[in-house]
Amino acid sequence: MSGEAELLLELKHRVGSCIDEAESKLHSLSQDIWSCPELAYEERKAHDKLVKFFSQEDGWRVDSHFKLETAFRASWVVGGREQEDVVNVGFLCEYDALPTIGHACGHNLIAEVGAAAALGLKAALETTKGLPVRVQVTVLGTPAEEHGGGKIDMLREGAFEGLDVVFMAHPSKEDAVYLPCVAEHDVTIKYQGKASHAASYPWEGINALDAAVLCYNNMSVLRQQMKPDWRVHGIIKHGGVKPNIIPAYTELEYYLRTLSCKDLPVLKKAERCFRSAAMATSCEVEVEFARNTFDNILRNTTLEELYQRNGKALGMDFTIDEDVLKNESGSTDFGNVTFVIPGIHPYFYIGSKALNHTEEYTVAAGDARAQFFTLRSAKALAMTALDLLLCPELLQRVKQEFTEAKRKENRI
Ligand SMILES: NCCCC[C@H](NC(=O)CCCN)C(=O)O
Repeated sequence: MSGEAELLLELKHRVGSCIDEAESKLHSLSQDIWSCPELAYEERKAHDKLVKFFSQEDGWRVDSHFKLETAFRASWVVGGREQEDVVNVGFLCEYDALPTIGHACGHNLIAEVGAAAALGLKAALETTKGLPVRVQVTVLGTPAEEHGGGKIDMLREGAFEGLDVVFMAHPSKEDAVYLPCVAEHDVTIKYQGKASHAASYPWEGINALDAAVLCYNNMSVLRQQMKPDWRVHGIIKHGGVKPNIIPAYTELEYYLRTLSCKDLPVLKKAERCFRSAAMATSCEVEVEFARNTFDNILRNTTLEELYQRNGKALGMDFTIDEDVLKNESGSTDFGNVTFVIPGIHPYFYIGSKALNHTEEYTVAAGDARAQFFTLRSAKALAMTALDLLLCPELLQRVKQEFTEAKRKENRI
């Protein structure tokens, strides 16, 4: 084994032992977040916990409320000379929950993975003499993945500037380096009608609930004509107030998903469904597309292969089930990040076969059994970062693949 390979192996061991040593405080971090679920942009307690966590660790510079009220940044620099270029490696922490069912997507564990990977990488690097590059480890706390897209706001605000590569990992029912993550456009539809006594003079009213029901049915009919990989799903958020009052106001929220943002026809077709329901019922309609559009994930197979190799060395059993590997896994604002900086978003098993966004998954994300798997994923991420830092050609390859992938998608 060459001296370089030996050093890499030794540092990877250091990552593992540091994360194991920090096991108890990392577990409390995710437990605290799990037991107090907070919605998008309101994750104040989680923000404060994470800021406190990094402030209590040696050497981290911590910026609380970084660009968004509930976002933060923690960074640490090592090696090289001050004037040298820095290789800046980012780990992301998510920590928002879902309404009514808490941490059913396990974002408390995403926060733990990000924190653990950063601690592990720092511990390995600070013991290394003669690093080939100056390195910055950056942790970004990114709010509002489940609603709004905090990473997209943060990209707009320049929070990711200077990063060379970015890592996060998402809890799931299996280990997978990649699951199809699609583009998403969210839209709110508001119908304004006119109230009237529903038994005495219904002809005086304009029924906004009828508009909402027609809208819902129009979308269900549209579904027949959609490409197999499009998804449209919605809810009626307001459906009226009392059976004897003709509903004067109704509101729906729809998520429209396509393989990539380029598949715009679904938006046009959906908009016709919304507007025609208003016309049929004589209601006024407002169609509000969300501020942020979620991108699909731009894959980086160099990063995926490195993560997979490290994961396998740690005992991960990556799924080969084609049904799982081809099935859409939803959307993420990390997709937008991958069009700006090369990154990976692997999935990790948490010791349960429960499905995300179910009450069973909430229980699993808070169960002590998830800890081994969560920390294993953090180790694999930090080890992948080490591969890039100790072998600059690999980082070059990651960046080259990123540029080529963007060109193929016409995003350069
Ligand atoms: N409409 C806001 C975004 C919803 C994102 C949500 N994300 C996840 O479930 C994480 C899955 C990662 N593949 C979704 O509904 O897809």
